[in-house]
Amino acid sequence: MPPHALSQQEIDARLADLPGWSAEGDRLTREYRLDSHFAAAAMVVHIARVQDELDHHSDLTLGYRSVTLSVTTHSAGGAVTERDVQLARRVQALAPGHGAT
Ligand SMILES: C[C@H](O)[C@H](O)[C@H]1CNC2=NC(N)=NC(=O)C2=N1
Repeated sequence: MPPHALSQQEIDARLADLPGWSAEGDRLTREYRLDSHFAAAAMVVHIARVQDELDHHSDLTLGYRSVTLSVTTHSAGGAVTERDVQLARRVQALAPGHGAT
């Protein structure tokens, strides 16, 4: 059964524990800043591994010294679900190890 779309109230409650993340339309997004391009690239690889583990994948953009994620759940017709929140939490947890802010 596909995950269900979260209500705006449910999304807001989850974002309270995800500083820097925001809901934009049917997506959760966040930009992280890093000290170097290489550090940003390493974080992208780490996120890619987590995404394969979760079988849930963001649009993941490597910048000069930034990493940007935008995630929605396609199987819910393009809506924010618990799967997006779970990915955001995992990324939030690994970010400090990369010096990402
Ligand atoms: C078959 C596989 O479970 C699906 O294609 C997964 C893979 N990654 C995914 N990622 C995202 N963001 N949404 C999905 O619905 C999704 N579905």
